[in-house]
Amino acid sequence: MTATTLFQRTTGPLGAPFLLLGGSLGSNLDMWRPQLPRFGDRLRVVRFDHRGHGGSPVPAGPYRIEDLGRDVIALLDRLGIERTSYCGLSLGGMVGMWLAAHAPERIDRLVLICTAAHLPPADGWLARAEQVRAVGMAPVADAVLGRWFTPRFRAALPARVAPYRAMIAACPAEGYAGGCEAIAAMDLREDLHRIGAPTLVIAGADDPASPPEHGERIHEGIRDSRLVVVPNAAHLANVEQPDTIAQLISDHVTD
Ligand SMILES: O=C(O)CC1=CCC(=O)O1
Repeated sequence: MTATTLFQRTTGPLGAPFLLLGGSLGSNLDMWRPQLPRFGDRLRVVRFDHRGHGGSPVPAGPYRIEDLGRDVIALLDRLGIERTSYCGLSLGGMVGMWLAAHAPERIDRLVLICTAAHLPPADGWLARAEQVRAVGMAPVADAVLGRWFTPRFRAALPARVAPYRAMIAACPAEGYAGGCEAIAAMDLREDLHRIGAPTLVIAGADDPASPPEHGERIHEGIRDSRLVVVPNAAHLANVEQPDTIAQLISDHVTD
């Protein structure tokens, strides 16, 4: 299958180590805004939108994790990046595991946040894909927000949450559905032992979408890995705990 030309934004000083950031299902590259000022000038950051998300083209689904991974390899080729560290959250983390297992020469250090190597039941993902194709994104936005943020965060900081609701509602339904189908078909468990990149696995203690047990399984499967469970964080742990997550990423990739 032909790779999709991904939308990206690159920031940070020329010559600093590269870090690619891949986001969650239903997000766009603005989900990483809380991290950018916190990285300071230590990293040259490339944020990208998965196919079907944000500013990237929206090919018809279903997608596979491999398709999303090959899109990222094409992006690296286009930007002239031979080797980079990679950090992905949720769907972005699934792509990161695929990349580190199948294109190890391109990946230096790996950070996997609130993600899973296998996330059944497939039927649930396929039903969600069917639902958004039928009714669009707006009706599912509140349910997604309920997994992205803890009730306490949503109640205390509605102005911080509102842009994320808009982000979900703006995601193309076909792109979201294709992403659901990629997760339904995904099983990266046998890939974990092939990953040699030093890996930091981060789980949100209160993540209902990919609870910490999934992070533990990834940590058990990747030989050179470390697991950190971040308290008071649901699925978008980087938004709810921006300082902690930025520090963990930055320390791991610049160590
Ligand atoms: O269920 C959700 O909306 C959260 C999620 C699971 C995988 C992903 O990328 O986001």
